[in-house]
Amino acid sequence: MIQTNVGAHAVSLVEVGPRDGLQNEQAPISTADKIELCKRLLAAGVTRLEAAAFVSPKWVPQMADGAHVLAGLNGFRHSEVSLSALVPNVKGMEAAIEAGVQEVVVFTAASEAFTQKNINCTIADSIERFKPVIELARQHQVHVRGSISCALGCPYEGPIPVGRAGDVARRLADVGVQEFDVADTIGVGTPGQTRAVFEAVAKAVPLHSVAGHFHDTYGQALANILAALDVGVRTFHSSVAGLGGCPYAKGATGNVATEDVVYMLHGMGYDTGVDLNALVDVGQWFSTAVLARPYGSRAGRALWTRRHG
Ligand SMILES: CC(C)(COP(=O)([O-])OP(=O)([O-])OC[C@H]1O[C@@H](n2cnc3c(N)ncnc32)[C@H](O)[C@@H]1OP(=O)([O-])[O-])[C@@H](O)C(=O)NCCC(=O)NCCSC(=O)C[C@@](C)(O)CC(=O)[O-]
Repeated sequence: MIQTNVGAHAVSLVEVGPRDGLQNEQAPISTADKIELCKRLLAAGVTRLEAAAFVSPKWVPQMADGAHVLAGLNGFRHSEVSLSALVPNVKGMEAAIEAGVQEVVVFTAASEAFTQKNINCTIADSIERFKPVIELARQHQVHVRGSISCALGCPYEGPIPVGRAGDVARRLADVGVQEFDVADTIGVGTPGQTRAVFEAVAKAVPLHSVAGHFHDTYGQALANILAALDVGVRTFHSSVAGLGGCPYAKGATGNVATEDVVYMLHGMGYDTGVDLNALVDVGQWFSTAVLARPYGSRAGRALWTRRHG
């Protein structure tokens, strides 16, 4: 059972680097490197890890090896760890069950245009499609999250009405979704708007089941997390080293870096269970040794430099 109702001074982090962080990488990343990334994140104290996506390999080729990535983590599973994967339909759900995940993420959006580009159907059709997925999840005791993309703005439709994400959350709750990932896919949101959107979502579904998923395209992600924290949200998604981008949202940069989020939260007295120094080692290693690019977390770079000069 996934604990979504954490204490007032604890924040639950869902590390999405191995999935959201890597799905948009153009050069293939080896399965061995993906597995090693996941293992190191788990060793750094990550307990909720989005490790794969069981989507069409024609749509997102980088995620085609999800079953192998999850198989590679078999020795690293224990009762504290919850591995998750994105599933758009029954085919993906069957693969996720076979791979032994504890959580799945069905995904739609607060924007019709984005839903069409991302999963080739309307919002209403996507929710219909989720019904048999959720039934399978129930039979296999798999926790179901529902991701709502473009809650704060859409690359195709522009501004999104404040109440839209709450409406979609309510419709997802009606079909059995248990946790609601409210996503700023293109990182355009600002704190006042974030507050309004999360307050609206909290009127539609229980606040303890709401998570914030912020991309940092406009440098607003930490401020938006703070605004959502203030509303009472206690679950956030982030990506080690700020990896990522969405294949169906051109120009969107990565998720907020986990290191930056942990640095802020620990500084505010929140407990995340993550060892920040160990996480910095993971971010530095993956950025430079695997992707051969500068390390993208600001807090991570500062801490690394302080330790290593
Ligand atoms: C939903 C579909 C499949 C519809 O795609 P479609 O083309 O409409 O569906 P289809 O049922 O006609 O299937 C087309 C082909 O895909 C295969 N297929 C069908 N389903 C699967 C599956 N599960 N696993 C593997 N293969 C699958 C199916 O078998 C068929 O193969 P063919 O007969 O042509 O050889 C497609 O649009 C898709 O896979 N989309 C995924 C797009 C995606 O992964 N986007 C990124 C993730 S969302 C995101 O990043 C946002 C998020 C969550 O992070 C939050 C945020 O920041 O906003």
